Amino acid sequence: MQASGVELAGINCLFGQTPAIRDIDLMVPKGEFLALVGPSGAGKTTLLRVIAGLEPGYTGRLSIGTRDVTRVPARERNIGFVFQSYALFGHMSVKENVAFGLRVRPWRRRPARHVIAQRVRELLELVQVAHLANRRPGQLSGGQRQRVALARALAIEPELLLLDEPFGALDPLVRKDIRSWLRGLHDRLGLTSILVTHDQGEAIEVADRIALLRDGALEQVGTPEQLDRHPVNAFVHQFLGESVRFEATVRDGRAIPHLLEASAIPVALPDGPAVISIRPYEIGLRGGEGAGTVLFARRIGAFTRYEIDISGRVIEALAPAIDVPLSPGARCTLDLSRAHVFGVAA
Ligand SMILES: Nc1ncnc2c1ncn2[C@@H]1O[C@H](COP(=O)(O)OP(=O)(O)OP(=O)(O)O)[C@@H](O)[C@H]1O
Repeated sequence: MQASGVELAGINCLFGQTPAIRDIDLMVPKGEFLALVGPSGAGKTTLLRVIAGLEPGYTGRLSIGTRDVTRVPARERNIGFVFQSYALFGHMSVKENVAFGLRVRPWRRRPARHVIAQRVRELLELVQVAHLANRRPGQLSGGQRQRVALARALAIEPELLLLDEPFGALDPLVRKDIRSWLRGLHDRLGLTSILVTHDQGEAIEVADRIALLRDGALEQVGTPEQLDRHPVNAFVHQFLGESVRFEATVRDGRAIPHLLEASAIPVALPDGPAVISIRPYEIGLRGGEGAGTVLFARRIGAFTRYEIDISGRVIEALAPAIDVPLSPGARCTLDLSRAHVFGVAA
């Protein structure tokens, strides 16, 4: 495969008067596996369609490898796609489906029949469905259908692979299997891939970098670790995993949580309103006196899951299991020193 990187510069896309994509600058280097995540309606599918050439009304500049493809029509961009809703052709066999992209090429670029047949055989081997070559899509499981869709996308030897929720319809176990297999295939073939997913866990597990979209704009792009450790705002932190949020005020370099008896957190932020965001497993619990009351405690493996009532609010904490856990009714204080604190522009 001849993988290429992709570069988006100043991409905007309007639907009527409404911007669906706003000022996107993004560089996906050759060989990278990028996950595009964000809430429903954030613009993930639209951005993928812009890259694919299926959304003609965009502005900005788009390059694949060294080629400026801004004005190049979809079928000449040499991109492979797998969409959840991009159904296989039901009246064709598996092998005819995979051959399709090559058969419809203009005759000068169309490989000979025996070359197509050979490539289809190799691809079906690669995606491990060679034994199903003569079946119709209706006779396959969901996972098998997605493998065939992937073989069909790869048949044209794409420079870039775009995947829009390809595993959405699969049950969680099959989904986990097929995504790690896909990641292996990406590495073996040296592809450049962009995957749209609703599932942050999937993005964290499979991608080299994550691009988080919100309201059509990029909030942050980075490795899963960068986004987890250095989120630029509370939205990024909260999107990437379970979190508990507290309103706070910063005064003299200390964030003081509202309505909560927890010690202040040293911060390098100007005075003003702030948000504290913390993962349940980062909340420290100290038994004894305090404003918190344990409502519920259950040991799950190496952790104990607590529900704590504090100032009338119930929060969840996940603490390493100790021999004598805090029991329901026990008083406690919270230690939020491992939290992220973000300033809120007044
Ligand atoms: N053809 C269209 N005409 C008008 N508005 C559209 C069209 N397609 C999408 N939109 C709007 O553009 C915005 C982005 O939609 P898009 O489908 O890209 O979001 P998404 O992040 O993929 O969402 P989801 O996760 O729900 O699939 C949404 O507000 C949507 O309503």
